Amino acid sequence: MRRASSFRNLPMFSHLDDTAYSPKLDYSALPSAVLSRNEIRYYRLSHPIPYITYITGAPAKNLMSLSFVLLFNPSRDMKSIFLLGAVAVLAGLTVAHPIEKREQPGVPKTPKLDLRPLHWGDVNFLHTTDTHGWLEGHIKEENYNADFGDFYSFVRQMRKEAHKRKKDLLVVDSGDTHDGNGLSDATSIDGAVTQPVLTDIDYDVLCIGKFCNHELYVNDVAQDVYKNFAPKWKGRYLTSNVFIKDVTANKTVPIGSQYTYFKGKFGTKVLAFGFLFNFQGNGNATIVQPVEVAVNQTWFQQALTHYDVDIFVVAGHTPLRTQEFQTVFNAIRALHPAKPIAFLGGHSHIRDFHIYDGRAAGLESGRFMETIGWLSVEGLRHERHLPESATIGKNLTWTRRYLDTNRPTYEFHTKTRGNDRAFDTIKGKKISKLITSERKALNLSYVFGCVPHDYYLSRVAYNNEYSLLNLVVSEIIPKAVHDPARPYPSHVIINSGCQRFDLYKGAFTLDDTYIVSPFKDEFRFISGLPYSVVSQILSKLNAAGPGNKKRDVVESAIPTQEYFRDLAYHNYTVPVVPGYVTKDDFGTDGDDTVHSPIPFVVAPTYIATAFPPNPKATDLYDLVYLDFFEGTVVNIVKDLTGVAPTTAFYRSDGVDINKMYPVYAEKAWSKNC
Ligand SMILES: Nc1ccn([C@@H]2O[C@H](COP(=O)(O)O)[C@@H](O)[C@H]2O)c(=O)n1
Repeated sequence: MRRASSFRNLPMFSHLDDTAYSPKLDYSALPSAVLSRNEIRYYRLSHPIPYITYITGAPAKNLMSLSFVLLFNPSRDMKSIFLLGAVAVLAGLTVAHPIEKREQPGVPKTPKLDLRPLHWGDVNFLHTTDTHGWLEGHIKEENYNADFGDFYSFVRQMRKEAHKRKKDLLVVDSGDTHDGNGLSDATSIDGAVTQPVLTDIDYDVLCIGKFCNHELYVNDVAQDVYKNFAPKWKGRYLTSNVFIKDVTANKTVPIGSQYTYFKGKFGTKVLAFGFLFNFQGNGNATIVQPVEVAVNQTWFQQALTHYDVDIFVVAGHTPLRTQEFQTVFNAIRALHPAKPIAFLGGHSHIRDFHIYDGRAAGLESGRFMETIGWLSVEGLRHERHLPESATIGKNLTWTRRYLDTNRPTYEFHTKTRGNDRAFDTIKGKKISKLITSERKALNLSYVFGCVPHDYYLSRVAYNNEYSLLNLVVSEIIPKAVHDPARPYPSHVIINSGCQRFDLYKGAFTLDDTYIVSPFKDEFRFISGLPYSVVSQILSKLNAAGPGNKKRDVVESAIPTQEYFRDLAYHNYTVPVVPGYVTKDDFGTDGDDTVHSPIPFVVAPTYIATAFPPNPKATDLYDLVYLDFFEGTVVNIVKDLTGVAPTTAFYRSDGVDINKMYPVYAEKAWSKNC
């Protein structure tokens, strides 16, 4: 009795009625679990009935709790039985089924998708590349809004599916994991938050490809990868052609491992390499050995013949249609005319699939955590005991698919559709929570101002009012970078590649500064050059093309995603969201979700602020440019004037290509979004 009366005033009790268990209740009235703790508390108080329904879940479990109370309530008094039962249901099940965490708070809802199951082969690959720090997912876009916690759960569920099917599943990353998002770049050393999260994913193979490219720009970061990141992978972090000067040991060593040999869960014997394209923009503490040199090294030739292999896996921060991958393919084929080879490439930020021959194919999986690549190959299992010579000329069956990174896609392919509880894993949810708290700690949602309308990086021509590059040179640089205290006007040149993403209408956050302009390239200048010289620099830089040493020349020679987008043609029977429209060696059915194409307009490699009207040849200007391509500018000026110019920092206050955005936003954009 005493116990019963002490429960009498429970505030929730008065809301417990039949409707709480009604199957007709509108679950969509519940906020999908993107709530902060305070919001959940508020929701509990203001919407108790649907909340109770939501948390209690299956009525069968409620009945079990009530039976428990009936059995063990010593008083057998009906009122107290009812009270105890109600409290047991609420207390027990609230704890057991808290509101699920899904994606990051506030992401737009993914529209209904019309998907087809994946085709599983004997060996299957899940592939990420060029994630550039987007572990939070695309907070402002509906197609790509899953976060890395969701990806973690997806990988776990796919591994379960592989186990059920008794098929090998390999998870591979092709590098470039920061420079592109606040979560990875707002820390004192790039990747301090995001690199440890990556190690939660049980990748089978990672390569130093383009990820390394970004590491290699800065010696400190390369050292961090060598000392801290590579060792975590216990031999699976592959750097077949990338070395570092180890100062402690006083010798040059591979940053990671040059290859790895292992057996898949269902017996597939794998020999894997990881090649970076012939990158030349690295710092002086690292060495990138040209791929054509690497494949002739004794270790590589010996590895090819030493191991009993079912499939070669060549991960690479290298686009599929490059000379570098062709070189690796030729080197393997010289010794193995028929062994299966899977290439997992990256760097050019496109979705692509390429057939090298009937027994070798490759996949590239986009950029910025927009795409999870799927590659499967069938026909190897029954060949395992055959000599290689018996398989010559027998084509393997490959399939490929480019998955958009959202939960409905993940749930569809793991057969947990609409069932968050079945899909989520404890660790996945922990990662999502960590991402939320790290974003908070870094203050990434801090709003600098309100963007009046969308500005596009490549959807419109450079001179269009909706062009981001136009905004940068006509508005942001003049207002946030130009120094009015200088005796000369400025002519500022930047490489268009330093801008990386569209700028969306609405709140412009600290995170967006890194998303749109992640690099910390600084403004340098040559003081007081005549207009006759300064006016020639932009065209000379553009004539030199993208060969600013930091960008591989090969990239410009291969078809880009945008080229594929232009070619692709779809008849849409349902409304579709704009996005990737991929055409690859298998045709146009690779995109898991059908999108409408996004136009793409090529911008010049270098762009500049305008000169004032009617300039005279003798007018003096400060020639301002980014340190990223200083060497090229200095050479051009030297050619034009016959003198090696003196250069210096233009901004003494640290305003760089990233920080110019907050400065401009504070000046030009309204605070009220
Ligand atoms: N400090 C830097 C580094 C790179 N860029 C630009 O990015 C391009 C490379 O991008 P990836 O995604 O291919 O690594 C490079 O060509 C530059 O355009 C930069 O501006 N500043």
